Amino acid sequence: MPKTRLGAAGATPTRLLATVLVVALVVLAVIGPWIWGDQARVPDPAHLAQAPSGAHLLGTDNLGRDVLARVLTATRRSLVMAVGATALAVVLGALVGALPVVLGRRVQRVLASVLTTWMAFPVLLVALFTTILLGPGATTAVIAMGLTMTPVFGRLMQTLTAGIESSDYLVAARMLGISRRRQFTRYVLPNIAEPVLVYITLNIGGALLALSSLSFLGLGVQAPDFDWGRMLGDALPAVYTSPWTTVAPGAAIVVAGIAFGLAGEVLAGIARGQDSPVRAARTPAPAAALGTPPPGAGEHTTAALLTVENLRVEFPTAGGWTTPVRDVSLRLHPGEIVGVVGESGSGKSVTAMAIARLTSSTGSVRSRRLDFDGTDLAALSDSELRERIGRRIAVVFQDPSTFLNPALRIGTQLTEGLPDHGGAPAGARNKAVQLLDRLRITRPETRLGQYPNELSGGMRQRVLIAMAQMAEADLIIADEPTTALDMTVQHHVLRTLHERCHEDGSAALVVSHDIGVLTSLCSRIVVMYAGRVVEELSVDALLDGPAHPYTRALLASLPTLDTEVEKPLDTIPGHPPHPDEPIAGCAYAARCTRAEDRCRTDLPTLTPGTADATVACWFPLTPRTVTPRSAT
Ligand SMILES: Nc1ncnc2c1ncn2[C@@H]1O[C@H](COP(=O)(O)OP(=O)(O)OP(=O)(O)O)[C@@H](O)[C@H]1O
Repeated sequence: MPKTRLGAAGATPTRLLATVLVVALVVLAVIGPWIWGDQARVPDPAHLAQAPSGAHLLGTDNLGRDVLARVLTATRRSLVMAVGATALAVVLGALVGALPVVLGRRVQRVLASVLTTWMAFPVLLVALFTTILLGPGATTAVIAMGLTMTPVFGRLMQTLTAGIESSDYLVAARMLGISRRRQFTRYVLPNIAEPVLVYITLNIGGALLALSSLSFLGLGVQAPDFDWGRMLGDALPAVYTSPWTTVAPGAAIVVAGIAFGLAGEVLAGIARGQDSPVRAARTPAPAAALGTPPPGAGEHTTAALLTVENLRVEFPTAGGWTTPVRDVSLRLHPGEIVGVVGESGSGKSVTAMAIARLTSSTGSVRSRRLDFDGTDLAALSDSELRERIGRRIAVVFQDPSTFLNPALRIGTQLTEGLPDHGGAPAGARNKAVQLLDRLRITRPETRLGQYPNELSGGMRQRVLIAMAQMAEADLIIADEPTTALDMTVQHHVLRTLHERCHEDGSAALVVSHDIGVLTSLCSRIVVMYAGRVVEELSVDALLDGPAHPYTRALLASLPTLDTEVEKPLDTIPGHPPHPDEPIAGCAYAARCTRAEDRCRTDLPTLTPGTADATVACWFPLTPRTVTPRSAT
């Protein structure tokens, strides 16, 4: 496990006390019956109901048995029952609360209703009903308590898993075709373990108290067996004549309750601060017009690996729907690297994630066509996507920290989901080491044994790139893959990606706000503004001078070798419009120096410009030589 808050906390008096008490109880539970078992069980007619003395520190009961020996001996049964009931509740709670996250929305809805109904039953009623059904006894009491506590654990785990359901690492695990069992055991459970552990500890104390109550009422442990509750119940008739027989088991229950309560509080205090964002439920998307097919649609259809036509993405907002991506069309052929560029908020990431079918569940994605190697991605269910496309599309996310599973070592994550993977075979590990080395990660062997939190942001980003390459995907979708890297490392990473596509014929769609990075890596560039493609052109055409004033302004804002260091760089005045802003004509018109009346009223559509460019502009520029900064 990575170093967690639980493991990182220092010692405090409360923590020390909780530890001492819990350890003492556990030790007593282990050794108690061995040492004092006989003394606790065998009646001694010669010493009936004796008051505390040197021979019997807490006196004897009405059968002459040493009360202290009985209390110490009963520690094991009392604790085992409390732990057993809690364990049962945790297992059942995980099945109804946490497992559904890997089973799909329908199962989640059904089990959420089961949990809600379960919670509606009064605790005592469940316990009594179970006892009546199964008859009194220790096992019955444990089952009754386990069932009673289950919905509480279930609800907790449901809330916690809701927070990781949309996590990039779980989404990516699904994409990689990792089995549901592995998703559950390696991605879900380790990431909810910490708060659940805190809750378990707190609840053991509560379970102990409740089980003692059942035994006290005669519904739990039956004579001649005994736990603290049973001892209390047996001693009750003699409470006035032999009060010491009730004090000792009562005190034991209180001390054990305090010990686990304290331990839980200490753990909770250490873990406090962890949040568990709850994900909003999917809402139906409105119908949306998809626009007209892009220019050139229908050409190269057989050769293209990816064909996107008229992609439109919408998200619900408080006031209706926002549409950050409209009418986006693009095409990628095997071995080709296409860059998507635009200012922040232009819809690049939303486009990339929609193509990878990774849009958040609230979003609505529509397209005239979303075709990957002859398969209509939009028509596939999640399980079909996993089975049929699975590892053929790899995604490198913008934020590496959310993509990597914090509970798994880097080596495991790099080799996870590889075909026939059974715990990182040597070949896969060697390949992982080579890739990390190639991506300039120092001590790659050591890195495989580390957790994501032990790596720098730039290293994590390169691990993601290595993961995409390990998968040997046909299409790599990379969202700002080099933002966290310095120029030298960026150069190597881009070159590795370039070589990979060149050697293996895989295609890559690379999102970046840095047009300089893209010109050094890609053969074609798609320029986005306010959710639409405003120009698509080859890098050669870009270097000859783009036709759209926005693309030209992006280029002008880059420093070149001729840039005078004293002079501030050109910037584009104004801001891009918000996706919800109603715009009649060209969205860039408000910032464009060439805009005329028509630009403000009529929306320009993409039309072929030069041989290898299409542009959406009423007054396109003519080519001229432009020298952008090169990243290589
Ligand atoms: N889940 C969502 N719900 C609502 N709006 C969203 C959602 N995801 C993205 N958006 C909006 O979509 C727009 C485009 O976002 P996107 O992340 O694609 O921009 P970007 O071009 O990749 O920007 P950057 O370079 O800053 O990453 C933004 O206005 C953003 O607020």
